[in-house]
Amino acid sequence: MSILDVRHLEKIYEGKISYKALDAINFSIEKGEFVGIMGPSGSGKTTLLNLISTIDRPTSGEVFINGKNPHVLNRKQTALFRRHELGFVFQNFNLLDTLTVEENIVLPLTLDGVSVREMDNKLLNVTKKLGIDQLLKKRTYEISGGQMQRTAIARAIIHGPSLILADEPTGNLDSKSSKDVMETFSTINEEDGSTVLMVTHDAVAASYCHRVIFIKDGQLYNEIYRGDNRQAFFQKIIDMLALLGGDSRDLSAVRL
Ligand SMILES: Nc1ncnc2c1ncn2[C@@H]1O[C@H](COP(=O)(O)OP(=O)(O)OP(=O)(O)O)[C@@H](O)[C@H]1O
Repeated sequence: MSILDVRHLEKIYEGKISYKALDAINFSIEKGEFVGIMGPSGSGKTTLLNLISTIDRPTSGEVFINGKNPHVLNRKQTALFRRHELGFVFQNFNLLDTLTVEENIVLPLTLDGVSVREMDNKLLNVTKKLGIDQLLKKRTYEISGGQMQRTAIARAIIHGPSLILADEPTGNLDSKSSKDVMETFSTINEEDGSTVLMVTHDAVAASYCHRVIFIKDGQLYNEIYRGDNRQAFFQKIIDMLALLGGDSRDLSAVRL
């Protein structure tokens, strides 16, 4: 079953000079898949993520998440759709530093008026799995970057969304924390069957995915599958990035 269907998606940024950032993008993500999106700077990755996450609207084409097209909804319905169907993980964590780790994680449930008992159960379950159950009373400035990102992942999954969208989740982390965070994504993917779509420049992070889709100049360029060997997959990703070209930043994050 497809969790995400992207059909003939096109985005033109209108201005003095119009710019076609995405052109006829088609792909699907099955339930339980862990998929990476890579491509040179300016290739359209953020634009694609913004259209899928309903932050922006396509010029034409359709997005279906769990069989529903969020772009036909009104503002209020869209906000609810986002809150129920999607989980977000950002490069800069987007945690509220006035709240504790626990309060940050349960925020999506608080907004939905979930009972305290159910909230506590879910909180315990998620934070144990992610190895952050000892940090619940801490403020976000008292924990490390990797712990902050694991807190953000806990917040993204606590309400059981259909799709988790991650935008450069290792972009602000050192290699050890990046590894922890990618192992966390693997855990929630393997143990809970969470479906994850992640945009990244980091070839090591991408090597944790089942499949990496490459885009170039707003078009799908290629996709490769991992198979059993992550090291060999990492090498294939590097080779593909070299073939794609782009700026040095795309290869600067290479560290295994
Ligand atoms: N609001 C906008 N108005 C006009 N052009 C835009 C806008 N946002 C993005 N673009 C252009 O669309 C293209 C794709 O941008 P996008 O941010 O999606 O690329 P990206 O692959 O995410 O890049 P990066 O890896 O550097 O973040 C770029 O050429 C960019 O300049």
